[in-house]
Amino acid sequence: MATALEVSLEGTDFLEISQSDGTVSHKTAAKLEDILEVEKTKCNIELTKEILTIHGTKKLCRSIPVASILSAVCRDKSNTTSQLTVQYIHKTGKSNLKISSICLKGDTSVCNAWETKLQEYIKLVPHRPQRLLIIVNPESGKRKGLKIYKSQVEPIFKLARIETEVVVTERAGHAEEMMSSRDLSGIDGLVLVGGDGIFHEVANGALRKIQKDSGIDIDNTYSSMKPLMIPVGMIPAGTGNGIAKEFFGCKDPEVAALAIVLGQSKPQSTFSVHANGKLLRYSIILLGYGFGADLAYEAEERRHLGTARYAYALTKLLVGNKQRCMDMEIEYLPEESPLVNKSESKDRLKEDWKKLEGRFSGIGTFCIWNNLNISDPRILHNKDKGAIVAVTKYTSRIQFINFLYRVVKGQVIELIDPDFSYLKLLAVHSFRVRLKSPSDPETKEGLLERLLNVDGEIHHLGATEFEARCRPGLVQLYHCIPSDDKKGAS
Ligand SMILES: Nc1ncnc2c1ncn2[C@@H]1O[C@H](COP(=O)(O)OP(=O)(O)OP(=O)(O)O)[C@@H](O)[C@H]1O
Repeated sequence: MATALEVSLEGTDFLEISQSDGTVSHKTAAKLEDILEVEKTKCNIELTKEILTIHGTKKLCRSIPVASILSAVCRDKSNTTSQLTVQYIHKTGKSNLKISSICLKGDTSVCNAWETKLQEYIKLVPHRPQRLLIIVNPESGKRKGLKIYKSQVEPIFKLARIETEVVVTERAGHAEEMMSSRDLSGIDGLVLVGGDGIFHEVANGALRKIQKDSGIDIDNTYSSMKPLMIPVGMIPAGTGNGIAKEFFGCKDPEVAALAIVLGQSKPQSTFSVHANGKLLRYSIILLGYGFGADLAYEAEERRHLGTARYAYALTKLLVGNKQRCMDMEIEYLPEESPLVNKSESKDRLKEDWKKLEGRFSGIGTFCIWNNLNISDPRILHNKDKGAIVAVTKYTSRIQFINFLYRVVKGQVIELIDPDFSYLKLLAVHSFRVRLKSPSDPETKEGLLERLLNVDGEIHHLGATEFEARCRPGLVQLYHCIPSDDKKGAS
């Protein structure tokens, strides 16, 4: 039976190394120490604000970072003894997060005190969300968004004692409208249950509101824009789920929920897309002009086919039609150029812009990388600060299908491979596209020349030229902790 020791909070010396001058200083930290039973073996248990340590037999010994503890709850309470169950999150394999638990048995008063202290320390973990706004798209993917949230996500947030406000969208555009007026103060993070489309809507609504509130001229490509200050987490319930795959390494809603509880986030490159002197959209996933827009247009025309519409559109474009090419002028500011800011003049920047001219079948950006595994790391120095633009010249259908297949499968694309000589990849901050001889807007060709695929949705440019400017870190997303994390529970 566990001893009914008084909970002892004692001052303990810890070594702390000062970052600035390298000198070693001492700091006193509170440590809770007790003897409790783990699997019928008495163990010495210690708790600091950072770590829960169990000293016992080799099998029972472990250190659990407080940051990874999901919950600490006293159960089976009697007058004398109880069981404190500590559930913690840990990594298994490359990207999976799992819940494990450990039961500590002891005197009821001792267990109660440990529960209180653990909950207190969990609340002190930096970045861990305490209040989340959840937006569910009930229509995404197989229309299981709400069910996924209720059965797989909500229980995890409840265990983590996260306060939630849930909004279920009622129609397309609802999430964007709501975010364009919603005050986000007091909210630690946004959680979206659905696919890439709902993410695109929320980001557009929220980013426009932030710029408006700060008096920023969003239509001016030279304006510095303000970032969304709280992270966004994507619970995969859509069709493609590109964002969830990129940030959690999988499409598992539970893994996504656990990663959100841990609270780690990283910035994501975002483009502001301008046409006709106006901000058209913010693009967070991809942009497609030419082939990419044709694909989205053909798919949209067959929305009733559900997810099969993309396969239909691709087949129609690759088999049925002659590959469409356009005479384009492309100007771009390479990723290694100094970032543009307000104080720089347009003339000074002109020197850094580079130009490409020719007949191209399309131009597209890749901000989300999980589908593109480019072997040459020099292509983009810093994933968080720029994006890749792919320009495609006319090529044979077989070669083009080979390229698309590799992108979809995330296979390596060797730029020196002669098979990809028709493809030019540029790491950019900004780019401009202009059609040299536009077709009559009343013809189908003319219509397609005025369309842009922004994050999978089709948008009318109202022109045959546009500019896209990369905005590093405008949004940040919850993601899984890196796999080499040394602090994981051992
Ligand atoms: N309640 C609703 N009813 C109908 N449409 C909605 C509703 N809420 C959102 N939408 C629209 O559904 C579109 C698609 O949503 P979402 O991206 O979440 O799912 P998906 O298309 O299945 O997934 P993915 O984009 O990952 O392929 C969004 O563009 C959004 O405008």
